[in-house]
Amino acid sequence: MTFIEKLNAAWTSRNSLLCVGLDPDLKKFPAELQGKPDAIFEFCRAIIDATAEAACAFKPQIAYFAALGAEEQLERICAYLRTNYPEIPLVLDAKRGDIGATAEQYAREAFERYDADVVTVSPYMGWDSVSPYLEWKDRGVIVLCRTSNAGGSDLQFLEVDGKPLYQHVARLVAEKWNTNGQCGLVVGATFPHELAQVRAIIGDMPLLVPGVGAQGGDVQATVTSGKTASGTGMMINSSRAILYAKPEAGEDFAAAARRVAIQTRDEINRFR
Ligand SMILES: O=C(O)c1cc(=O)[nH]c(=O)n1[C@@H]1O[C@H](COP(=O)(O)O)[C@@H](O)[C@H]1O
Repeated sequence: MTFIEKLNAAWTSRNSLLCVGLDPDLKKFPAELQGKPDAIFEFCRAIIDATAEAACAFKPQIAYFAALGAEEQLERICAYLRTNYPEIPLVLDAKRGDIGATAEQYAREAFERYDADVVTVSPYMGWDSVSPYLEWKDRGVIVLCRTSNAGGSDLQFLEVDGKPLYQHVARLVAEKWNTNGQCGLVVGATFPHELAQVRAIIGDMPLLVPGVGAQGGDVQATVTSGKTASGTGMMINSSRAILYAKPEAGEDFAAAARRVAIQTRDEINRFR
């Protein structure tokens, strides 16, 4: 099964467009996990088990592991997802971007070492920096297009031939790079107008849409701007708002995360 087939099946069978971001920050961990040698794995496993019912995808962000030399815990988390939730796409958020020979190594890291379904990459170095990932025919690549951060405007809003650069990226990926139907784009929920512009350019290509939750993106505007005719087409990511949800009476951290994940999924579904 290809990445796109798996994602389509997950959207339908799970009735969810919510991607749960795994950005494990030790400083925000609950007291019971502090000081444990495999605290990152234990935290992520508890979050995965608690939120899987509400998720169409999981997205570990590699920096939170690599900064601490905790790649082995990321390997275990990816293996845990593969074994226990094989139907849920695993998005490795690494935002890679380098020349071809180096990109081949990054592709092996994403698809062999971590066995991810799809990896995030930057388009800045062009076609030959992205094509090595596309050799992995059953996997996918999600290309940064209009990112959720304010500073993304520095380059992505530059006018080139009368159109903002992010629209050129959308067109390039949809019309030239997506030869095997393996590509998607990142567009931030904080830019719903641009989300609608991108959707008009790319047809049904999938979007990773971070920026709801902690970054304040509007769920209604996001869904109405970015959905396809079938009411899917997006993995709408939320990380901190779910991972570090404040427990209510009787809840532990995982139960709080589950409650917020279900609320977020349901809010998204209201506007599909
Ligand atoms: O590629 C991404 O996932 C990404 C792209 C983007 O434009 N903005 C963005 O926030 N992200 C990632 O999405 C997650 C957002 O986390 P929260 O703001 O906590 O929901 C982080 O892992 C970011 O690195």
